[in-house]
Amino acid sequence: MPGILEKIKEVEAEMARTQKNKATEHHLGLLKAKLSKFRTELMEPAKTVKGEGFDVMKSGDARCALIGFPSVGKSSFLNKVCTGTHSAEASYEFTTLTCIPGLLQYKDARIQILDLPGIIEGASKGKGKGRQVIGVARSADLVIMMLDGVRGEIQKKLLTKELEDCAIRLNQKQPDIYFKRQKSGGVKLTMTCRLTQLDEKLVRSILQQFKIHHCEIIIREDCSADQFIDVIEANRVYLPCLYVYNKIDNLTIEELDEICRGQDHNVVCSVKLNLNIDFVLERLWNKLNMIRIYAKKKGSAPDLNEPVILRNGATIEHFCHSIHREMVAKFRYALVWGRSAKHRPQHVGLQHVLEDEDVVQHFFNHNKFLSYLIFKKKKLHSCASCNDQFLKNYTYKISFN
Ligand SMILES: Nc1nc2c(ncn2[C@@H]2O[C@H](COP(=O)(O)OP(=O)(O)OP(=O)(O)O)[C@@H](O)[C@H]2O)c(=O)[nH]1
Ligand SMILES: [K+]
Ligand SMILES: [Mg+2]
Repeated sequence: MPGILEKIKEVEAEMARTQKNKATEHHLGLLKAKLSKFRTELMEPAKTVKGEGFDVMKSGDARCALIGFPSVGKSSFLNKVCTGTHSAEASYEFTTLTCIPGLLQYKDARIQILDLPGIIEGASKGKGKGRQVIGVARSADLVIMMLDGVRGEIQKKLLTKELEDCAIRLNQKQPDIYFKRQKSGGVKLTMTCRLTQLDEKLVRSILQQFKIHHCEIIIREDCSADQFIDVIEANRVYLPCLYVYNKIDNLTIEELDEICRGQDHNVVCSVKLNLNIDFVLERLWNKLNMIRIYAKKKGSAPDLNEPVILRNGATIEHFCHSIHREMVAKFRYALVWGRSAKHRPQHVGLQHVLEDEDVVQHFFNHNKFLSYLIFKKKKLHSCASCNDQFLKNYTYKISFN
C-alpha cells in the first residue's frame, strides 16, 4: 500500500500529464478533490502533534505570524519593531528554531508578532519544522510573508503553494456557497447564477468523491472547482497577508520600482538600513482592519490610553460584548462622538456601526445588571464607562463574599 505522500505524488503527476481543456475539465476536477482529501488526511496528525516551543499563548489585540524562507530577515524585523524581545539573528540559515513571540505597540493597540523558523519547499509535507510553522500561521489574524527582495517573486509563489496545501487561503474571500450536510433527502442543489467553471455533473461527482450523499447546497457565485472543494472540506482558513520585500538595499532602483508597482499587498523595506519600516507598520495596521474605541465615563474625559480594539464594521453591540458578556442584555442606549456620529454626541442603539477613534459612553440598566452579578456571584472586571459608586461598592462586596 502506498503512503499518503506517494498517493499525493501520483495524483499530482497525473494532473500534470492531463491537458487542460473542456473535455478534461471533469476529470481534473475529480483529481483536485482526491488531492484535497489526501492533503487533509496529511494534516490530521499535525494538529495533534504539538511541536516543542510552538504553543505560544495568544495575547494582545491581534496576532501576526512571520512566514518566510530562511535568512530573509524575519528575526531582524521582530527585533526592530517589538519592544523587550530579542530573537537571534545571523547570516546562517535556520537560526530561529522555535516560535518567539514579540509585542508591537502601535496606535495604542497591542499586536503580537510571532517570529518563526524559516520554511522551505516541501514544508507542507513535513519538511523541517514546516508543519508546525504553518500550524502557527493558521492561528494568526495576519500573515506577514517576508521575502528576499532579490528572489521575492519565486519565494512568494512557492510559499503560497505550501500554505495552500495546508488549507490556508491568502487574501481570498470565502466563496459565496451555502453547504450543509444532511441525514437524508439526497443532494439538493441550487444555483443562483450561471456557472462557467463548474457544472452540475462535476458538483455531483466531487460530492461522491467525498462520500457525501445527502446535503443542501446553494451556489451564489461563479466559483471554480477548487473553491467548491474548499467549501466541502470546511477546514480552510482565509487570512489577510502582507508581502514584505526585505533587503531592498541589494536591489536596483528599477527592480524596486517593479515590486512596488506589483500589487496592493506588497510593501518593501530594508531592516538593516532602517528604510521604510514605518510604512510597513502602517500597512500592517491597515491590513489588520482594526478600530480603536475610547470609553468615556459620565462627566469625565475619555480614557485615551486604553482603547477597546474591535474589527472594522463593529457595532455598539460588539463594544458592549467586549466589556462584559452580559452587558448587551442590560443595555439601554449609548452616546457616540466621532466619525460615525451624525451629531455631537449621537444617541444610538446596539446596531450602530462604529468607526476608528470613536468615543462611546454607554448606559445600561444597573438594577438588572446587578441582580445578574449577585446571582452569579461575579465580579465586574472592567466597566470602563461606569462610575456609579454604588455599583462599584456592590461589585466589590460580591467578589469578596
Ligand atoms: N542586506 C541586508 N541584510 C539584512 C537585512 N535584514 C536582515 N539582514 C541580514 O540577513 C541575515 C538573516 O537575518 P535573520 O533575521 O537571522 O533572518 P531570519 O529570516 O530570521 O532567518 P532564520 O531564522 O534562519 O530563518 C542577517 O545576517 C541579517 O543581518 C536587510 O534589510 N538588508
Ligand atoms: K538567519
Ligand atoms: Mg530567525
